[in-house]
Amino acid sequence: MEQLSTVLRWMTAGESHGPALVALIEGMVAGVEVTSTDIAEQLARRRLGYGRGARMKFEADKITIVGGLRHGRTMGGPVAVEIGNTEWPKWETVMAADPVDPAELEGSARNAPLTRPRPGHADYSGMLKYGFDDARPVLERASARETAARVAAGTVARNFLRQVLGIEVLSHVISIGASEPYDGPAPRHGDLTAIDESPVRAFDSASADRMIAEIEAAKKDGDTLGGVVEVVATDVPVGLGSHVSGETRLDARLAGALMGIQAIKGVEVGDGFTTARRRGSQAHDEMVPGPDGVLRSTNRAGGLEGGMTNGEDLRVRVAMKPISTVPRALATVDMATGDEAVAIHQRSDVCAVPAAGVVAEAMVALVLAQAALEKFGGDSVAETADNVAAYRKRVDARFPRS
Ligand SMILES: Cc1cc2nc3c(=O)[nH]c(=O)nc-3n(C[C@H](O)[C@H](O)[C@H](O)COP(=O)(O)O)c2cc1C
Ligand SMILES: C=C(O[C@@H]1CC(C(=O)O)=C[C@@H](OP(=O)(O)O)[C@H]1O)C(=O)O
Repeated sequence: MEQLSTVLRWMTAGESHGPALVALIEGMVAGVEVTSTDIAEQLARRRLGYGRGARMKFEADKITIVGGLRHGRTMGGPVAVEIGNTEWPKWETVMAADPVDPAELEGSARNAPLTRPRPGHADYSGMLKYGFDDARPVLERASARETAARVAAGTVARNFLRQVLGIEVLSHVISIGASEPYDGPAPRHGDLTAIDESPVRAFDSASADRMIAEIEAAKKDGDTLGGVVEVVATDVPVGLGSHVSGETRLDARLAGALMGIQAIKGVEVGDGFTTARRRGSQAHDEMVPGPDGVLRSTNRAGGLEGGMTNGEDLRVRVAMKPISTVPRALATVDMATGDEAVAIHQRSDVCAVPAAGVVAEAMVALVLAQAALEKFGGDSVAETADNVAAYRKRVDARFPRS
C-alpha cells in the first residue's frame, strides 16, 4: 500500500487462504469514533456487487480489534484489526505456517503445486522473481482478498474525515466492460445509500441495467470483465496537498495509492483524458465571486489544482482490467514441463468492479486523512478540529463581505 508520509501510515499482512488478514494504521489522533460494527459494515459493502464469485457467498470476514480502540474511540496508538478467514480449516495444511510432512500434502488437488500461471495475474513474474516452482505463495499475497484489510484501515480514516472535517467519501461505477459510460452529474453528500442499493453500485438505473446485461453476457461466455469507478469526496477544504514537489502533490499521491489496488490499470483526475482533448477555454473551471468566497460553475479539475484541493468536490476515476482467472481459460506454459497448457482456473469473480469502488474509497480516505493530518496536526480530535476551525476562519477572512 502506498504511503509517502510518516504522519499517518498503514500496512497489511496475510494471505488469501491464510488464517487471517491484519490491518495496521498508525498515527491517527485520539478520539476518533470507530466501532467493530463500522468496520464490519464497510467490509460487507466490499463483498457485494453483481458478478462476484462463489467465494463471497460462503466465506465471512470475522473481525477482531486487536488494539488501538477503547470504548469505541481511538486512543492515539496504532489500530490493529484482524480479519479471520472462516474457510481456514480447509486450508490449514496447504497454508500451514510451520513445516508439514510432504505425505500430508499428497492426494489432494487443493495441495497440488500450481504450475500453470494465469496471464494477467502475478503468478508468472512472482514465480521467477522469488524462485518458486509453485504459484501458490505468489497468488496468495497478490490476491485481492488483501483489500479487506485496506478497507478495515480505511474505515478509521473515513470516520476521522467525517468527524473532524465533515468529508464524505463515496464511489459509483461508471461502466462495466463495454457498457455505455454514465454521463450524468456526479453524486454528492448523502447519495451513497442509494448507490449501495444498486446491485452494480451505479448512480442511475439505466446505467445499472446496461452493466448487468454486460455481466450476464460475459458470464454466459465463460468470460470476465473490468470497468471504471469514480470516487468522490465531498466538503473537502481548500489546500490539502502541496504544489511544492512531485511527492507532495495530492493528485500524485492519490494516483499512487489507487494504482496500488489489484487490477487497477489507470487513474484519471477530474475529467482527465477528456480534458486533454479540450481547448483551454473549455478545460478549466472559471471563478466568479460568490457570497462566501469564490464560486465555480464546473468541476472539470476534480477538485485538484497544483497538487492541492481547491475546495470543490474531489473526483478521481480508476480503470480496472478484467479478472485474469478467465473461466474459458487462457493459453499458458506449464512451468514444470515447459509445455503448452491452459491457465489455472478453479473459480473466480466475473466482475469485481463494484467491490473495487469500495476499496478505492478506502485508499482515497487514507490519503486524504494523511494529507489532513499533515496540514492540521494535533493529537486528539478536539485539537485537530480546533486547528481546522482556525484555518477555515483564516481562509474565510480572505473574502471581505460588504
Ligand atoms: C475486489 C477485487 C477482486 C478481485 N477478484 C479476482 C478474482 O476473483 N480472480 C482474479 O484472477 N483476479 C481478481 N482480482 C484481480 C487480481 O487480484 C489482480 O489482477 C492480480 O493481483 C494481478 O495484479 P495486477 O492486475 O494489478 O497486475 C480482483 C481484484 C479486486 C480489486
Ligand atoms: C477472496 C476475495 O477475493 C478473491 C480475489 C482473487 C484474486 O486473485 O485477486 C481471487 C478470488 O479468490 P479465489 O481464487 O480463492 O476464489 C477472489 O475470491 C475477497 O475479495 O475477499
